[in-house]
Amino acid sequence: MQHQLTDIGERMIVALDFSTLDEVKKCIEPLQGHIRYVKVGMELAYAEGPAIVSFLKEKGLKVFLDLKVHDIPNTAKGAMKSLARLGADMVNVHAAGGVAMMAAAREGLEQGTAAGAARPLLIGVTMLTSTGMQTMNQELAIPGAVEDVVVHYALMTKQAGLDGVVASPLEVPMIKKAAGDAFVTVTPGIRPLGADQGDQTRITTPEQAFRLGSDYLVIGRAITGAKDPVGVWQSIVAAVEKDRS
Ligand SMILES: O=c1ccn([C@@H]2O[C@H](COP(=O)(O)O)[C@@H](O)[C@H]2O)c(=O)[nH]1
Repeated sequence: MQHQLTDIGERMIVALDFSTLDEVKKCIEPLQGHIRYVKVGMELAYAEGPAIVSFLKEKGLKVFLDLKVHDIPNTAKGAMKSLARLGADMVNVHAAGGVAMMAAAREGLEQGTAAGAARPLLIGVTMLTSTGMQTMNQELAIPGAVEDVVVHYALMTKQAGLDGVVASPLEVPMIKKAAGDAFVTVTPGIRPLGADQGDQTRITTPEQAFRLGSDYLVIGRAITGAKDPVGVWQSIVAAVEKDRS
């Protein structure tokens, strides 16, 4: 998927990691007119329930509902059938649940999507961007290089009929080479120059992420935790445009 400069706004997903609707309103109000796509994670979804998706959709925003379903195939299928009714544009599962689980999730999503409505994109999470090689090798007991495991998970995800994966931008070139350019890559672990790395391990700047071929960037605290979120948003867009010119 070749991104156009005009698409930058729709390709940068702002992670709304808050626990109340008031915090969400306070965050998005000044960003309205700039941002086009937001992410609702577990913190917000568990606190505010499904109504948060319709609230954001009514504001004209696209919604990635990041609940990372990971269970036995039958349960994952049922979860996706229910999630399909909420109106999100993108949902996800953990690829570590395996091909059968991911295929069942896709079936559930298709069954739950209303006739005539677009099915949300279904994305598999590969290795969390907070996980480094040492953690993966020693704690998770998965040998090898992170990139190789991510590509393996991406191929499993493709085999199950999903639309793409969550990974670090660092792995995008290898994923695209193995799974094809149309296979969607959604990449957290984004840190503008000088931003605090926090708990993320496999990071790049927004410019690097686009240069590496990421289709969607997920950016949370660098924007939502800033004193001037609109200023940070505008400086990211400017840096990406400069890098592409
Ligand atoms: O591998 C993953 C999967 C999901 N995330 C989510 O993305 C955002 C990143 O937020 P930052 O504040 O920009 O670090 C967050 O909601 C995570 O749950 C991820 O980081 N890595």
